[in-house]
Amino acid sequence: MANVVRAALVQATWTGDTASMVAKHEEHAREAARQGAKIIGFQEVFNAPYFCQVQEPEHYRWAEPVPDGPTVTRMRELARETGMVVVVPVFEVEQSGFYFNTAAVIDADGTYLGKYRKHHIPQVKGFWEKYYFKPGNLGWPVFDTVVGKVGVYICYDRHFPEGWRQLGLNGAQLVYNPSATSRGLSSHLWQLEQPAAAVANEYYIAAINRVGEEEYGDNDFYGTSYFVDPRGQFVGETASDKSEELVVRDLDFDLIEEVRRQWAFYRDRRPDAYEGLVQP
Ligand SMILES: NC(=O)NCCC(=O)O
Repeated sequence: MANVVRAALVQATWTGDTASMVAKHEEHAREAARQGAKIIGFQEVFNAPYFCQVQEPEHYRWAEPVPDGPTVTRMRELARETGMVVVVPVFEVEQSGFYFNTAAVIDADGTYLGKYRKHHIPQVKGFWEKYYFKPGNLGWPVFDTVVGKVGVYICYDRHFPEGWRQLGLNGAQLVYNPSATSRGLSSHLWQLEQPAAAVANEYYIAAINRVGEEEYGDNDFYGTSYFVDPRGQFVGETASDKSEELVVRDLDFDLIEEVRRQWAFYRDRRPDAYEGLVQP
């Protein structure tokens, strides 16, 4: 029997406050569950604006503990209610002065499985993330969910092949890539990088971008979220570049094994020859 996972993602416009932002993601999740989805993921810091367009101390207010803060607690209830795995990207405060760009992964019965913290932190115009976030320090976890092995790699991380590879080596079948990136900066890369990573690592990727303009800056987030398969092919259409969208797609996990037998990249890689890659 085919091993097909119905998977969902949401690209959303900023509503102006966390309560309504979380509430509308809950509605999208309920709709995804009605459509038969078993896993859903949201965009980078989904419950807040993309505040890194500016560097202002007031924006530390969006941070919360993971997993015991209000959003992840609520998403655990949502997972239980809908019977879906939920990937929840938020601004995490660990303790005073220790802040991370994080995603929690929750299993379909509401169990908190763990979190990934973004490793590569940008500091470029309109993406002033080093002002807020410490680089991730929890390695490359792959979570054993009811639908399969799920990893997370957050936005700017996607430019670095090493993390994609490490997630593959750790067993990932599907990697969620919650993002916030803007028109005029990266639209062309958005069509290239995740498909190339899916091919090189022979797994599925869910690429999720924010959409629309927000109150703290002039980035125009271009959406166009998608799922891409281990052959590098988009699974169905990419989402709109202008408006909010729930995307639900069937992912055939048997294709992962099929591709790995055809293109034996894990057999043929040469870690013994890559010493230079890990020199600082
Ligand atoms: N959110 C984020 O890391 N954006 C950086 C810009 C990019 O990588 O496209």
